[in-house]
Amino acid sequence: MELQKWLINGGAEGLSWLQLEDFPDTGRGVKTLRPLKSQEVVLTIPESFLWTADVATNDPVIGTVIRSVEPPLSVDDILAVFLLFIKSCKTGYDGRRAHVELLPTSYTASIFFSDEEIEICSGSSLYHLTQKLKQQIRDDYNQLNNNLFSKHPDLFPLEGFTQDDYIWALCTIWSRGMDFQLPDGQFRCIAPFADMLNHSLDVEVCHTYDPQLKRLQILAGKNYTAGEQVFINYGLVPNNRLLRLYGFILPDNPHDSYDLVLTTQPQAPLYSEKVALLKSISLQVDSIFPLKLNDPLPLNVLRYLRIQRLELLEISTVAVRHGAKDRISSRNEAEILEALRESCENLLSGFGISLEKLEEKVASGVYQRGSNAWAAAHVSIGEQKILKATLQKVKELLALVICANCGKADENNKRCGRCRKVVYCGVVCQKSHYSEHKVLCKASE
Ligand SMILES: C[S@@+](CC[C@H](N)C(=O)[O-])C[C@H]1O[C@@H](n2cnc3c(N)ncnc32)[C@H](O)[C@@H]1O
Repeated sequence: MELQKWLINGGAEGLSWLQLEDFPDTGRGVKTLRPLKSQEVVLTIPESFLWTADVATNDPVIGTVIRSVEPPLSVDDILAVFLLFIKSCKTGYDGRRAHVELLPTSYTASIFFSDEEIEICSGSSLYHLTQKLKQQIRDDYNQLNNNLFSKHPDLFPLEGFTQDDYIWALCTIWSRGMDFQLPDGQFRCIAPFADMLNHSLDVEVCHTYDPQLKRLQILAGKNYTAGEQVFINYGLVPNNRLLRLYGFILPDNPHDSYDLVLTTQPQAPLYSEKVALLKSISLQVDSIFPLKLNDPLPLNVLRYLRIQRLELLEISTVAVRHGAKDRISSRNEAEILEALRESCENLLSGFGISLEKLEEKVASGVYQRGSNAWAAAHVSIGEQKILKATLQKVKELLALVICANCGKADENNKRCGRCRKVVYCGVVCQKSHYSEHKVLCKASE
């Protein structure tokens, strides 16, 4: 095949024992023709073959105009322009054109879902981000068209550089791009042939880029027998991100998360003191906290909120000085937990289809396995499960702060001596609450 020939002639290694093949669940992937030992080098792609922003901006035909665009193009836009340019070429760039010819012609990222399909996950972060992304893409395309395509129709003729073409290029980059953290910053590339490897959590992360040796390598992420599909690990990606960028999900994805966004308005009382306190514990005023099933309420969420809700008299307390790792006051703690409870309840009630209904539909096969609807359902299920776990945790903590009978948050509230799961402000409240509490209290014995 053209692509393989081009790579081998230029010094790529591994292509004699790797072969493209269609697999049932993952679609096209790479199979090994010989056994591979974990950590051995499977594939080496020299740097000159990679699609990078540098290669695009130094291209003899379009490099100058790409560099001249004001404001400068993002890395993704540079790569998108480069991909579309090579796709539009009828001659030259033989190897890159052979690669483009092997790329998928369509994608299943969530921006392509029909209204009916995306509605299945309404209320989820994926739903909101997908709508936002569609608008962002329209804006970015218009800007690119005004600042580049329409100014150089000889290089970027409209047929080949439409909004649909731009979306195709972006999806190619999102689903095939590899990112590496290098000493001088983030490096993003698409590596021909290495981009044919599918994702599995059963292998270790095994793709590396060496800027000194100028090569990208794939190591075996486990032992393989001849004939097996070779995988790489795209990282700890939750389903909402997998579906938005790659167009697939993993059922029971252990890296599922719900991104809780916390911000504090500059008009808030004691704003600058609070920003400084947040900074002292390495938190930003605009922060995103991934909530996970195995950690539905990370300590940093509580620390952020404790600081956000501080009152003047609390600002120099010992607990604040210790980075708000512990409760600052009963008032503060009750306030943040009540706010969290309300947020979780609001978020959960915003989902169009409840967790229970979706689980029932998935179990009874209403959504065909692998379909967009099935994938959307899994994202919603994952996020709702996490938010429910967060809500449960918040309720448990709140029960240790406010009197189970009258709701008072008081420093002197005492735990129920038997179950230690609720607190009371005094004997009167404890007695009058006993008939309601006794079932829970006895159950925890
Ligand atoms: C880097 S490409 C891998 C090669 C791709 N299958 C192809 O035919 O070009 C990433 C894309 O492969 C598919 N893919 C990768 N891993 C997958 C998996 N575990 N399950 C389902 N699809 C997967 C998704 O469509 C994803 O966007």
